[in-house]
Amino acid sequence: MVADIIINTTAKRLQQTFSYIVPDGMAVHVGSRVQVPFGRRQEEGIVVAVSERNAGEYAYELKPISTVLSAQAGFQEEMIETASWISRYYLCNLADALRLFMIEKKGLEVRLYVTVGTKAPASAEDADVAAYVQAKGQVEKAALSRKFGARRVDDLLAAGVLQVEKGWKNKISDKTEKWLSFVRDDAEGLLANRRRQAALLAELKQAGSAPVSAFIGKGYSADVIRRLCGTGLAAISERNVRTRQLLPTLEQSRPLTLTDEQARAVQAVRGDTTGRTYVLHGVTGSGKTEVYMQLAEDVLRQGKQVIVLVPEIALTGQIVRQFVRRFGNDVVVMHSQLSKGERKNNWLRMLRGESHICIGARSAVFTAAQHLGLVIVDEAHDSSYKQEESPRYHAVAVAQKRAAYYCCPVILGSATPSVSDYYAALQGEYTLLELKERIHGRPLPTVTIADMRDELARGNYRVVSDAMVSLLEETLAAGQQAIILLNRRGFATFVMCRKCGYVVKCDTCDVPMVYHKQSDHLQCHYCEASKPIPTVCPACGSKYIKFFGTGTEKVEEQLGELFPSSRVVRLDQDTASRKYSGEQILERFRRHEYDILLGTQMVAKGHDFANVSAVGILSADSLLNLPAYWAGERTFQLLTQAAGRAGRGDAPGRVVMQTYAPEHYVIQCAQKQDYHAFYEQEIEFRRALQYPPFHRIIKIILTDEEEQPLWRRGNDLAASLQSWTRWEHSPVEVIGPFADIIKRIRGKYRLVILIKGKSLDDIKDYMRREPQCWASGVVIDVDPSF
Ligand SMILES: Nc1ncnc2c1ncn2[C@@H]1O[C@H](COP(=O)(O)OP(=O)(O)OP(=O)(O)O)[C@@H](O)[C@H]1O
Ligand SMILES: [Zn+2]
Ligand SMILES: [Zn+2]
Repeated sequence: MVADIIINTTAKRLQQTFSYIVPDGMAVHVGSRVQVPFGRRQEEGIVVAVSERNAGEYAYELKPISTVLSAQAGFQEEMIETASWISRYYLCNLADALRLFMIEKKGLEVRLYVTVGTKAPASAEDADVAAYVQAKGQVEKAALSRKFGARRVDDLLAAGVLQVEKGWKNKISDKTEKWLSFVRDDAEGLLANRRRQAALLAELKQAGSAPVSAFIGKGYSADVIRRLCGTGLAAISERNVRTRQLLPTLEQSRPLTLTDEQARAVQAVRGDTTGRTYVLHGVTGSGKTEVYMQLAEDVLRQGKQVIVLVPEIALTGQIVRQFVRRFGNDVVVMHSQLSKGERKNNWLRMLRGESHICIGARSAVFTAAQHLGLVIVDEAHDSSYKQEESPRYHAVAVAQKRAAYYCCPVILGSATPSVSDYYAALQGEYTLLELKERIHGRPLPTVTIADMRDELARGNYRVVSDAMVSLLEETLAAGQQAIILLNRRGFATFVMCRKCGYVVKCDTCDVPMVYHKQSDHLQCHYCEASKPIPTVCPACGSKYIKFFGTGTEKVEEQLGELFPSSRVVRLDQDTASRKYSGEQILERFRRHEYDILLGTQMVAKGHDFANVSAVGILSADSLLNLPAYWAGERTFQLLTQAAGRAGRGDAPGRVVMQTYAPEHYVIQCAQKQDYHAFYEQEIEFRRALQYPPFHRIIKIILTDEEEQPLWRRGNDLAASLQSWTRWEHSPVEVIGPFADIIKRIRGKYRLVILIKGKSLDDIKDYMRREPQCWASGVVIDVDPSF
């Protein structure tokens, strides 16, 4: 037998498959992780194909696989297929794509091993070390240095008393543990005078089998256990390590009686075996979670598994709690706070089918489920589903690929579906399901627009409009809570000299630095570098340094002045990482320890606080003015999501939206929370300008510390792509290179080349072969979220 393997490395030149002989009796299958000789080294490989071919059929001599590193690797054919698709579609290495599925990315590590050398030790102490090594045969150099001191070991190596050799350590060997099992009763009276062994056998009979460690823990000695096994009444075997349930037990919830709309949605998806994608468009508070859970329940009954994806910041939110309450031990939650062991534990539970629902942020799409029956993507429009480092995959696209293999449905739930998803649904490519009503017929909040130009004309220079002040006054007086959204953290968003116009920028990024009052420093929001505030202008020496713009810190201060008796809490990247975690802040707000929750978009998404009746949006157009085709879509989503936090309990919700562009269709549609009206306008704009979903985009980013060579590289690459399109008469457009919106980040200049077209498959094939695309300092982003 011959196995084709991919070397598990990021080295770009090793991306093809290599063939190896499978030695007789070695259990190797597709997905096994193996150790193979490679040149003069050993490397880790992943088996991607096994065939009955003979080594003799090859034109060159094949080497045999050295060992199997892990048989539990959990790779299935489907995963290899999905990974190859990822590497083709997103133009990344196959090994990188395969690694997405791995819980332990690197299986083989180079270690240094020490053995005794040819020279005799010179002192008694040296002889001790040599004897120690001799007794063990070989010792890892790091371990020996810990025991005897690095200096000693190095000296002995230099003297030839010891010698060192490179070796390879398996990091992913399948961990096993010893189990004790009951075999038969003591009918012959073998244990007549052996009380401890008899007691152990009695206990073992009850349990059937249990880890040896459990009995040691109960006070049975290793000797007693060994003797009992010697009688043949019990036996020891090696088993794979057990997994644990890591979740707290919460009070169990029962399925609710569905509303007609919910029931229709469930009915439409139930029993789908075509691998279709459904867009579940449900207004905020319409009960999408209950639809997800009842569909999941069906799938569990068939013994299949479910992936539930949630945006990164919703991981601690209630959707996760609701699933845990409904399905208990059948759920594993993958979040970033888990230790490596805990991640492995949860991964194994899904692999072995001990749990059936895997909830997590985007990377949970790579769970080792074996029998996928459903994929749910909550808030499917959220930008966190796109990975912003290589491999730059979109979790929804990956979910669809996996679901297609298992012929199971994918549900994209959202109150504001992405324009592309909604378009696909209207085209019949996906199926559209709508929940138009809030649960219990609760009304959507009423939204008032505050035109900030009028405020200024009236002499209100505060960040907060009069309309918002009244709304907050009434809300607080009624004992209710409010959420206020401002998409910028810090105090002042830039610092400028009033005399010459100099703006303080980050030394290594081409962006203004933001003033943070609490730390009394300027901070760069791209690289987190900080600087003291200049007392005189670095450019002209004047003293007229002024702070401009508004961040969350400043609003916190103004709210404190306006409502001195109210309790305000701020949630943004600064506070979420300090004092309490973001989760704690939200939990305390839920318990009404605060009246006003103020923050960046972290406050806008997914929360279900019954006592929140007011929402204030301070700068509805902050995203709208970005020079990007998605600016309108992101703004509409954020505004609708934020507004949707109001009035989820008994009190009706009210929202004030502050803007300088009240006539803009995005603001108008967000005011009415009219997704359809927004979609109609947005899709026409996309069609007219040939943006997604009509055209696809690949963004190539080139970076370099020096500007001149960067432009040269950019021009060369663009020319190469352009000559391909001319040669092929391809309608694909190559635009650029041009300087990125932010010219420089972390000391590196940035150029962008855009590729636009209806189908980009052919140009991708070309890019795969074009070495300039694979040079260092080149990033390829397919379907960029910008
Ligand atoms: N059939 C039902 N009967 C009674 N209550 C329900 C029903 N379905 C959902 N609910 C309740 O309605 C509330 C809103 O539901 P949920 O949070 O799922 O809304 P959503 O559609 O996800 O909203 P958002 O998009 O704003 O997150 C929840 O408190 C939920 O328990
Ligand atoms: Zn100046
Ligand atoms: Zn910076």
